[in-house]
Amino acid sequence: MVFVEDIFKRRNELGGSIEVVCGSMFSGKTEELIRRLNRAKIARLKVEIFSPKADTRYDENALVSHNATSIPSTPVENASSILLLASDVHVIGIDEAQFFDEELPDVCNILANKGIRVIVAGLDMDFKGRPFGPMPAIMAMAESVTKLHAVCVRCGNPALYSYRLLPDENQVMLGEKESYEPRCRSCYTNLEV
Ligand SMILES: Nc1ncnc2c1ncn2[C@@H]1O[C@H](COP(=O)(O)OP(=O)(O)O)[C@@H](O)[C@H]1O
Ligand SMILES: Cc1cn([C@H]2C[C@H](O)[C@@H](COP(=O)(O)O)O2)c(=O)[nH]c1=O
Ligand SMILES: [Zn+2]
Repeated sequence: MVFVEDIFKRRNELGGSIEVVCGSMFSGKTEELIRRLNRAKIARLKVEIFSPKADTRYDENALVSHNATSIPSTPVENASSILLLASDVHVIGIDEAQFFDEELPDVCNILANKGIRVIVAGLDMDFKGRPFGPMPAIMAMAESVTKLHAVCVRCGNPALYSYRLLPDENQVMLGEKESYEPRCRSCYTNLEV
């Protein structure tokens, strides 16, 4: 006789994958990641969520969206820590992936090859429109890439850029609405503030 419990336990044998959710700031990446992870929990899958320790804007132990939806998460120092901490899981969520080191694509591949569904959310571009951190490499390796858009604060069209309002040239500068605004191509390239 086949027990449902046994089928649930063997679900990693059915194959892993990498899914990417990318886009500008405020495009809904964290909300979408939380939605997918909550659905996995409803399906009684074991879920682990990781975020870079560097990003402690709201809560060190939770992902929190700009709309205040949240889910518990574990902050980690670097990508390889995820391999050490992810044991006996079906699904792994990783937020703010742009801040991780160059090991993250390999880590995602190793996990997916073990049968784990890996869902990665992050900024595809920095404030200058340059590919951000390990995101392009993970997107190249992924089974699925979902690019989300915010609403351009200038004109209301779909926004793909995160325009920085402050004169800081460092690639990494944590911040919210006081420091960044999502803009469409036209409003981003017509740089009058
Ligand atoms: N300009 C904007 N465009 C779209 N959503 C916005 C904007 N400003 C604020 N928001 C809010 O941000 C939420 C998305 O937040 P979040 O999932 O944290 O985005 P991300 O992780 O991509 O930065 C939206 O549901 C909306 O409530
Ligand atoms: C564009 C850009 C953003 N950041 C920072 C700003 C925020 O702290 C995060 C992005 O958070 P979100 O969940 O996507 O809203 O990244 C940065 O450091 N450098 C940049 O160029
Ligand atoms: Zn615009």
